[in-house]
Amino acid sequence: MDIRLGNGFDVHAFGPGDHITLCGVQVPHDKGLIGHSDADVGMHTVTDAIYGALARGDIGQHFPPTDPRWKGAASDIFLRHAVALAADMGFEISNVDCTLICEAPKIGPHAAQMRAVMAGIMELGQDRVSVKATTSERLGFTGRGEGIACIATAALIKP
Ligand SMILES: Nc1ccn([C@@H]2O[C@H](COP(=O)(O)O)[C@@H](O)[C@H]2O)c(=O)n1
Ligand SMILES: C[C@@]1(CO)OP(=O)(O)OP(=O)(O)OC[C@H]1O
Repeated sequence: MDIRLGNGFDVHAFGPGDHITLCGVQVPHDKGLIGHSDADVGMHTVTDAIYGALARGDIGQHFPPTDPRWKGAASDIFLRHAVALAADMGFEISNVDCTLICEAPKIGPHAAQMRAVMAGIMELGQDRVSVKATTSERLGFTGRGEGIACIATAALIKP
């Protein structure tokens, strides 16, 4: 059995808006997130963790931020691509775990829906998809409410 681990990290800055999209879920907020795509920092991070496990580059190499095709794109496109690449290479996703880092919005009330959305895209049981959150105790750029950061780990297996 071939077991691979990958990590992901991403940050998006807050800008004007009245909601953000995180892990495929629209969360009401007094700000939006800035990005070339829909700026779904959670889904980007999980996508990068899968690319990392496969040693197949990163999200910007597959979907360049200079390419107008991805302007405003819903980020499930990127995650679906990483999942398909894993399958093409003979890997199954075992589980993913991500942690969103922000003072606000509160992630807890939305975490179950986020897990369900990403589990659906990855065709995994929800017990294999974890979404957690932490503040950074008001320290640093997340602490000042300037943006949201996310870290993720993905485990892939080739039976
Ligand atoms: N944006 C956030 C941040 C935190 N949570 C939840 O609150 C708990 C306590 O956070 P600390 O940073 O003070 O440790 C954390 O474990 C999360 O359950 C959240 O839902 N959304
Ligand atoms: C997702 C892409 C798609 O163009 O755009 P952004 O929304 O800017 O997101 P980021 O995480 O900065 O990285 C890479 C890009 O590939």
